[in-house]
Amino acid sequence: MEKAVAVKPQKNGGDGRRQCSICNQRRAALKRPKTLEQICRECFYAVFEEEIHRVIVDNHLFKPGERVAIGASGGKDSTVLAYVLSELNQRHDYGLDLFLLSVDEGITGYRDDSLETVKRNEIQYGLPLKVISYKDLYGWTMDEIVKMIGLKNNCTFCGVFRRQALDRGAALLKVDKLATGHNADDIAETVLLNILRGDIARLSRCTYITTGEDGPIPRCKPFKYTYEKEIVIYPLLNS
Ligand SMILES: Nc1ncnc2c1ncn2[C@@H]1O[C@H](COP(=O)(O)OP(=O)(O)OP(=O)(O)O)[C@@H](O)[C@H]1O
Repeated sequence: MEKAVAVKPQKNGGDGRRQCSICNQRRAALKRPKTLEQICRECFYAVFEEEIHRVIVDNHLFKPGERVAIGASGGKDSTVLAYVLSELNQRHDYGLDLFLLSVDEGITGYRDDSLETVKRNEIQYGLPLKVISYKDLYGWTMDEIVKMIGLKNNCTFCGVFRRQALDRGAALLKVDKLATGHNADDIAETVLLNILRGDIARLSRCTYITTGEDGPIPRCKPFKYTYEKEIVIYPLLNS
């Protein structure tokens, strides 16, 4: 009688790459930073988008029929947020009216470049864009302010102005909510900063997914649980 030979299941197809641990059909394309699973491109997109959908649903971030502005800086986080929100809005029928809202601080060589990205996103994603500038709101660009006060504390001024500008822009768009691209890494950074500063009040507030609910326009962070590395990978895997 012939002896039975146990066939060990193959972890890879001979090219050194493992099978995707989710679908077990395709080759893994990456080791997912959040879970360290080896997964394929298609499963990465599916889990990345599904997790954000779950965050939106479980935290009741939006209500059907709401007008939502996406704070669009032209950077990676808000660009991916604009794309994913518009996809999920269609796929899951959230019934949201989405807008892009950009603040032009008037910083030559920085914001003017990223505003070009936002203008491209307006066309690509079919989302109406509103640009609101420091010059129009306050009569000064950030470049002019820096010429007057120098570089010391200019980031603090700029942060306060931007916050207010986003509120003014959101009011002009008559939106119910403002969504920003703050991600899990940003929140971890803010937690550490507030610990070092001993700012207990901010420390308790800074992890909320929605803030300003008592004010005119609440803000929310759909990427609160999304790792920055995965936001970077998301558009790269597509290219
Ligand atoms: N000029 C701006 N106009 C509109 N929204 C902005 C602007 N700057 C920042 N935001 C909003 O605030 C979020 C956090 O901004 P931050 O300056 O920390 O940039 P970031 O973490 O690099 O994000 P991004 O990659 O989107 O620029 C952004 O994702 C965006 O939603």
